[in-house]
Amino acid sequence: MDTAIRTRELSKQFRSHAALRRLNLEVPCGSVFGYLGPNGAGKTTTIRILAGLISPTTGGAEVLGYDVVDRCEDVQRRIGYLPGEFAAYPELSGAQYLRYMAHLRGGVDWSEVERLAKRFDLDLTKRFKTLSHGNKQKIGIIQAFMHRPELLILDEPTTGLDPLMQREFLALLRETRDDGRTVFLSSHILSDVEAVADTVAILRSGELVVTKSVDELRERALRRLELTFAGPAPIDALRQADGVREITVDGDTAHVEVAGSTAGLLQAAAPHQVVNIVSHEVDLEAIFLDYYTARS
Ligand SMILES: Nc1ncnc2c1ncn2[C@@H]1O[C@H](COP(=O)(O)OP(=O)(O)OP(=O)(O)O)[C@@H](O)[C@H]1O
Repeated sequence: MDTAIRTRELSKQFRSHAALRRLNLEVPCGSVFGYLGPNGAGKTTTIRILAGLISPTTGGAEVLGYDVVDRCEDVQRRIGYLPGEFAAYPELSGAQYLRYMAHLRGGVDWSEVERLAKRFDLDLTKRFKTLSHGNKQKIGIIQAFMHRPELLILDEPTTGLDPLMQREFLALLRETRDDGRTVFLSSHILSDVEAVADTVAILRSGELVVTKSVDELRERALRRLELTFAGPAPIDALRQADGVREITVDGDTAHVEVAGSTAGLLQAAAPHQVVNIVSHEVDLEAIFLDYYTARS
């Protein structure tokens, strides 16, 4: 199987409100797929349909080759799912709750639970209701990962995790992908998605605005360079170079914004005795935000 998730013209209507409109998504196996979008865009609605918890109004979806409506039990057996607002039985300890979930799954290698708890520095003997927000989220993460599912569907998984735990969690996602398994995650934290996703899809008002590989987005992103010359900066030569969008000159230093490759700019600068070049990080976050707010 090459495709872990496929939706076809998937739509969901809540009374008069169209939460999802004719969504066509394809998530390749063995990848991390980041699902982004502003509040109310329809991310959780998509995820709840994929997890077989609510039905589409029209269109359909397949998860691991199973129709999410007709074969929702097969889907639920084979995925790991973390809901956006994870909650467990308040009186149970972490271990009791996870044993109960493991039992429902028909048995789980308990050493995997212990390994994850140790990795996330979680005390499994404490009752759920006494745990902090972040530690409750860790129980949710463990129940999603403990049976080593081939597909993980995670709704805002880093909510409440401190920076160290976030880093650990992103490492777990990379390992999962390197293991040939698939991760579909929604997030508001653009830097997390940038750090871990192979592909991103951006949803706005229930519609897909863009689906692209992170590498492709990075290639198209604007780069900012400062070039310092031995004499006055050759503004005319630089302005004509391929990809140059904006240029300002401050004495012998040119501040240049380039879309895509910087090869044209460097070629234009080379004959003019460049004494220093400073290149700033590609600003992927700005691109994400553009897609969030663009009108069409
Ligand atoms: N059960 C429901 N009944 C009515 N409207 C709903 C229901 N669930 C979601 N909606 C509406 O559908 C739209 C999409 O909601 P959804 O929760 O999928 O967005 P989201 O992208 O996950 O948002 P957030 O980033 O805020 O979590 C919203 O306008 C929401 O109010």
